[in-house]
Amino acid sequence: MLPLLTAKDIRKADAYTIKHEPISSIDLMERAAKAFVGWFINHFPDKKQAITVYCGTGNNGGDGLAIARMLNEHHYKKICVVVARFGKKSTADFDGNFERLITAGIPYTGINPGDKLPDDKGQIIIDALLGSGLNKPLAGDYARLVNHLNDLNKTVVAVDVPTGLFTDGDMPADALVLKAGLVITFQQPKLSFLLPESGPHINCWEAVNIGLSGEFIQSLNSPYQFIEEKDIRQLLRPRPRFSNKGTFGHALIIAGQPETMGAALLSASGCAHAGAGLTTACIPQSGLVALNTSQPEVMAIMRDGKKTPEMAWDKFSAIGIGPGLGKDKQALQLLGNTLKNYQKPMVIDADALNLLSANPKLWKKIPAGSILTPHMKEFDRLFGGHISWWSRIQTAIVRAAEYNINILLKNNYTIIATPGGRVYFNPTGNPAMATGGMGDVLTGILASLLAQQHPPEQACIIGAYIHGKAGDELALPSRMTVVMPGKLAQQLPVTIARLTL
Ligand SMILES: NC(=O)C1=CN([C@@H]2O[C@H](COP(=O)(O)OP(=O)(O)OC[C@H]3O[C@@H](n4cnc5c(N)ncnc54)[C@H](O)[C@@H]3O)[C@@H](O)[C@H]2O)[C@@H](O)CC1
Ligand SMILES: [K+]
Repeated sequence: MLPLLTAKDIRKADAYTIKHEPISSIDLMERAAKAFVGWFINHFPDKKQAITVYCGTGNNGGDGLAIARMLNEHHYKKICVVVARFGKKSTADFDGNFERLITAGIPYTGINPGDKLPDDKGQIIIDALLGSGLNKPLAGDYARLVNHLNDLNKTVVAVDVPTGLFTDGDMPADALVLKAGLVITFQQPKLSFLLPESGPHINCWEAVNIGLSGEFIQSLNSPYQFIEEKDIRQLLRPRPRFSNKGTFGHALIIAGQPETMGAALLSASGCAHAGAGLTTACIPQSGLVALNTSQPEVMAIMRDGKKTPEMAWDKFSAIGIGPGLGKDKQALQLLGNTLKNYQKPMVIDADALNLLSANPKLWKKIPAGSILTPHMKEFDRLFGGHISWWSRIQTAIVRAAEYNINILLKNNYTIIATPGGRVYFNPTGNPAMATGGMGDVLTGILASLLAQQHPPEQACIIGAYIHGKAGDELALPSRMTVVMPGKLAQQLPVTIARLTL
């Protein structure tokens, strides 16, 4: 796991590294600039392109000055520096790098408050105006400059953080930010990069290691963690010899209405393909032929649309409930009976979540450790409206602890809040997966992992990861714009095998 730090903790990690490595702060800046330049050269190898580096007078600006000097040393021929001197103060490392810039003979222009903004003939803009030190929304001269640069429509490469983007905390939807084609960020992605509000401002980002103390970062025990492939490789277990279907549990998927049988089929398919020993689907009677035809591996319990069928609840090692279930009286009764009769962690999704938001008395019946898988709208229906994704995360942390549940909030980077206060961000997945039925497959995967005796927190981490990874394997090589959920379910055994090697 990669711990994700807030701006406040990043400052602490910088200070600790400077003191204990030890390294002077200007040398740490040098290291950061070098890491940036390494990436930049790979992406923009044409040394004849004109590049303008816009620098503030803080440490982000200091990075910019060092980057300009290094690019010059790498024989980039047309480097130009613009220093925005909008405040009275500058940092010592900015000043140190400014001297080095002058010594290297690199041309620069200064702009003061109210000055006319200079023309820019460059093809590429490097944004080193403001970084993680941002402490208020852009206004005045900074806003004027950023609007001007956005209007130029050039390729912008941001240093650490795009100017105007907060690294964490609530971000207003209309925040003014210098739009970046690429952000080369230091040490770790910033939390805001993982939230949808940053979508309009960042095309893509890359994190480069600048050697901040790993030991200190771990000791901060950040609640925010970024899942890495190596974590999944550790969690996925090879199937032991002498195993049989009983070894991998029996999952029950309670889903579907006559008109929404597809949701039940996709969920059952996700469950079986993710490795449950046995999968049973509790479906409406009219869906039996469809189930038997498309998935002979899956067993059925039929519902007559009136009352909950008799079930030997104890024989199921996990339950997933909700996809396509409907919100009528029978669906509510079925959810109520399931919660009454089943005490092990279960996966609650889709219509079951909507029923829960309409019937809050059901909350206290949810088994400890259960997994709720809302998308943004379902989340807000459950817990009230939110002004930002950051505030949604804070609510998820509180509610996960309060109800002793895991909340898997679907997002481009799916967010998992656990009862113990952890917040995991899943890195896999892509926009081709934004198709109806994708969430149904995820519910099946999660129920399957629970049935295979993964503890719920682990099931969430593995489930979100392999779901996204299977989608990536299908979509990315041929840049597919859409991945069908049914195809994704079929890809799962391949994805899992690759991660279990
Ligand atoms: N030693 C370190 O601490 C390192 C810092 N690094 C760089 O340092 C950056 C952070 O530097 P700083 O903390 O100096 O901060 P910034 O350079 O991001 O900002 C400079 C100053 O601008 C002011 N400011 C904030 N918001 C403003 C606004 N909306 N309008 C006008 N002024 C505003 C604040 O006083 C802030 O300290 C990182 O993003 C990174 O690029 C890297 O060099 C790595 C090492
Ligand atoms: K910046």
